[in-house]
Amino acid sequence: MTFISISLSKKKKKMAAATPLCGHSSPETHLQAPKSTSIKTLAESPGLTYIPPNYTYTTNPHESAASEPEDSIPIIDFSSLTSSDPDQRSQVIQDLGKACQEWGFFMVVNHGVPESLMKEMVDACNGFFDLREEEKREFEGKHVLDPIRCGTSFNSKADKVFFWRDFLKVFVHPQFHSPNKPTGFSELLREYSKQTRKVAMELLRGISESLGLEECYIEKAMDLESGLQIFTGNLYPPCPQPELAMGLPPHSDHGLLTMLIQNEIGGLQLHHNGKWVNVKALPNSFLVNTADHLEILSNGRYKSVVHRAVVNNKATRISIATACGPSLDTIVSPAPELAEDGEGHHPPAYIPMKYRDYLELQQSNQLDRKSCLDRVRLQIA
Ligand SMILES: O=C(O)CCC(=O)C(=O)O
Ligand SMILES: [Fe+2]
Repeated sequence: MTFISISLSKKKKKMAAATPLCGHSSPETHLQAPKSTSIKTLAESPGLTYIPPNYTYTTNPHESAASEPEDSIPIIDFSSLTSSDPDQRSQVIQDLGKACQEWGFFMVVNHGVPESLMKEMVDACNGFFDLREEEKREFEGKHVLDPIRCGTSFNSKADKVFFWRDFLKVFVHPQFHSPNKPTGFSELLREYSKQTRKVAMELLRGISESLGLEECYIEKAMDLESGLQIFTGNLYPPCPQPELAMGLPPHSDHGLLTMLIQNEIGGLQLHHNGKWVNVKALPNSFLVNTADHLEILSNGRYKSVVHRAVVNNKATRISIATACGPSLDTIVSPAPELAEDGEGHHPPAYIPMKYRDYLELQQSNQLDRKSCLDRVRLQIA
């Protein structure tokens, strides 16, 4: 794991061993958290009732609390996308386009990925986070482009405030990687990744068409045969002061599409029409969001949605995000077909950048708001 350093003097370390973290202690006592730990270990400290000060996340005081969405979040029936009935298919392509344009987010139902596989994958992730710290340390990874990397917060080397989250990130395509523990994890991950990829590729074909491009446009332009697919398991243990901590701060994702599943515990919020809205997942659905490279490719027609993960004080939340992106060597720029309309009204609004460089930039910095996309967005009057 990437460990949080809360440095302690020798004397304080002795005290820490003897004094459980408890509600009667001053916030200062929280510096007695173990020297290096995952959030899971910290959250399981007996009697923990405060969060250590370096986990205190300040939200914008002008921002109102998250609410339920006024309109229902779009639902995409995947079976219509693969239907042989052309009317059904063209209707769902229209729905997809509308969902991407108005929300940057939709729930996919009837996708054909067995519910049992989704559940087993979530359980297997739990099993991974349950490994001993020394076992997880084997998979710590050093560089953001290492194919297997687990850690805590987002980028604990750069984060000024730590997030209440542990993670496991694995590159599963074009080459398949996997931690070799716990037993059975690798086999499940292979199957889960294969099946989610099939869904993602079909969605991207539909999205391509919804942009008025040929069905395989995105596939070809983004070299998806060698496209990077990253599996991220997120663990958010119960937090004694959930209103002060953050699981993952507002951000947009780097790839083209992200497909998310979770255990029965909610926590995902989207920024929609200037407000935070809670996402209530339909059972057995994939929560899909458009990501930065779809915004770039579509020349801003489809916005990469800003989202965050909040924590709670009752139950552990696990989410699994599957990010499907271009191949690492693809230089992404707006599709020329979408970058002009003959009268020059839609000039390219993003600077071309190699996906590898973009990914490195996003992952090596602090995660906050849309800073990474802002680096390639041109200010067009
Ligand atoms: O846990 C969640 O709901 C969100 C996870 C996420 O945004 C991510 O992994 O990029
Ligand atoms: Fe995300």
